[in-house]
Amino acid sequence: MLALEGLHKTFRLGGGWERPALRGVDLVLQEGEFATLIGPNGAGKSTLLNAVAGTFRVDAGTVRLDGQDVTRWPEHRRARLIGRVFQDPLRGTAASLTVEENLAMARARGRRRSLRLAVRGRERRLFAEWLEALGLGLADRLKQPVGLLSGGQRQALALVMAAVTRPRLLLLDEHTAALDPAASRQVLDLTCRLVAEHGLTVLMVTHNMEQALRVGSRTLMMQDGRVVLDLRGDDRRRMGVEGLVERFARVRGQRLVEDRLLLG
Ligand SMILES: Nc1ncnc2c1ncn2[C@@H]1O[C@H](COP(=O)(O)OP(=O)(O)OP(=O)(O)O)[C@@H](O)[C@H]1O
Repeated sequence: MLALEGLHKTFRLGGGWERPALRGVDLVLQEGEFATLIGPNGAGKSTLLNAVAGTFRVDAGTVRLDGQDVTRWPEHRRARLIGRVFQDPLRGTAASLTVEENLAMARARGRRRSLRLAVRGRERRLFAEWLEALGLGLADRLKQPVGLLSGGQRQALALVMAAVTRPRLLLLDEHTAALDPAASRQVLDLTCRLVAEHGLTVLMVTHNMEQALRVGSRTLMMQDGRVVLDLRGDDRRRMGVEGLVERFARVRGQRLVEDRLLLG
């Protein structure tokens, strides 16, 4: 479904400074796989998601989606195949538009038609049904501007908008991290429900070890621009949070030692 081969990306910061962020990432996600991605700060997790989404061109390597080489496709073209939810609830929805207008916008995107925000009766009933099923109190607020919603409600809406277009791949970049614990749990439950209902293929960045092991079917760990751990099946089931924390501390410790060597 998603196949990454030899991805490299170095950010050039001016004054001759360079920051390598991806140093040869190889990764295959099968259709319907739900992988979580952890790693210390600066490991390259968001850069990897950006490379897949086409936010920038990679320096080397290929990105394949459904067997198509999309490496040179611009972001907007890849967006027809890829849904994405960010950490910031403000990024996935348009604050000045109503809940139903946001949903209409998402549906129009999924159908590859021009944007049409006028919502008719049948469509409104369909939206109400979707939101009713979430049980987050959104169904009665179809005509309210999204700017009036709580962060959790807004993130739930962003998730529904990303899922209803039936993307071939869903990228979740710490999408529950900015929410309070109750909202975070609700949005994570909703994520699992939507993923199961639509049979989505998912790559989800998280800093929560428990989530990284218990949510989805595969756990990846990055360090210094590479995937350094890939757990699934029995290995994953046997791995406890403590074991993962220990592996994480080890890669982070190594990073600190390397940084000290560099600074020294
Ligand atoms: N636009 C950019 N310009 C310059 N450097 C960047 C840019 N984006 C990322 N980097 C650098 O690339 C490296 C990887 O960053 P990235 O944001 O992908 O890490 P991350 O694993 O997502 O970290 P975090 O968990 O803190 O979000 C870091 O050294 C970061 O400073």
